[in-house]
Amino acid sequence: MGLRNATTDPHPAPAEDAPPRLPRTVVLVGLMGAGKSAIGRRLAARLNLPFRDADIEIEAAAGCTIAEIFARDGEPVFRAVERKIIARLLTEEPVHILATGGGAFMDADTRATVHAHGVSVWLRAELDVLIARTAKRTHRPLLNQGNPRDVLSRLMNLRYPVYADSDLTVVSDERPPDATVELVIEALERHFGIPLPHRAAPTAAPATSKPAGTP
Ligand SMILES: Nc1ncnc2c1ncn2[C@@H]1O[C@H](COP(=O)(O)OP(=O)(O)OP(=O)(O)O)[C@@H](O)[C@H]1O
Ligand SMILES: O=C(O)C1=C[C@@H](O)[C@@H](O)[C@H](O)C1
Ligand SMILES: [Mg+2]
Repeated sequence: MGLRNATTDPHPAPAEDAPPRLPRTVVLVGLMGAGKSAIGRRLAARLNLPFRDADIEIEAAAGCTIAEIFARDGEPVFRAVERKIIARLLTEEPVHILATGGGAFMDADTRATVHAHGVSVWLRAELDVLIARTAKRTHRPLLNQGNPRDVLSRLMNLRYPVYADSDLTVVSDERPPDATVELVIEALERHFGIPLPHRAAPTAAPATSKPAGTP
């Protein structure tokens, strides 16, 4: 019989044959509309890892929306909750993909936690891209406090020098989200010097050729 004795097998699989694994949680950083949530969700699916969105975790913990926290308790309370939640995710949860809120990385404590436990990826986007992407929804309290172009432009000046402290920077532009995900995977592989096992990118849906007038 071809049964092998584990103790005498001359060709045991060496531990280093195990596929390389992402060593740290990927922390996506960037302004509102940069694509932290959209790219993060897709990246997690490609790398077969859990996805967490700090904004969603905050809303779940508070039992209300971020807009309600800002209106009822003010931004400093929101920032304190955000700091706690991100620290918990980074220190207590296994390696995952984490989308942060746009202001999270501006907090010095959060930045230190991210540097200690994660690998930060700044999704860098131009002003016009951010404006186009954030125009459709009104759930972001900071963008309801004046002209969104002025607010985003002011936040860019304030935040981009700090976001630049991220481990990696990936441009988030007009290309389709899956193409940006590809750039993030390549940047992570270069950073860690390992190939990351990942699923194939979803292929575009085949064009349907229905006769005119068919619903
Ligand atoms: N190439 C792209 N990359 C990323 N997002 C895109 C792209 N094209 C369109 N989008 C869309 O832009 C919108 C804003 O993205 P998203 O909500 O992921 O931003 P965010 O960085 O998480 O913002 P916030 O800080 O407010 O949470 C989404 O509807 C997303 O689907
Ligand atoms: O840029 C910001 O400061 C914010 C971005 C969102 O993700 C939310 O975290 C909140 O609306 C604040
Ligand atoms: Mg988001």
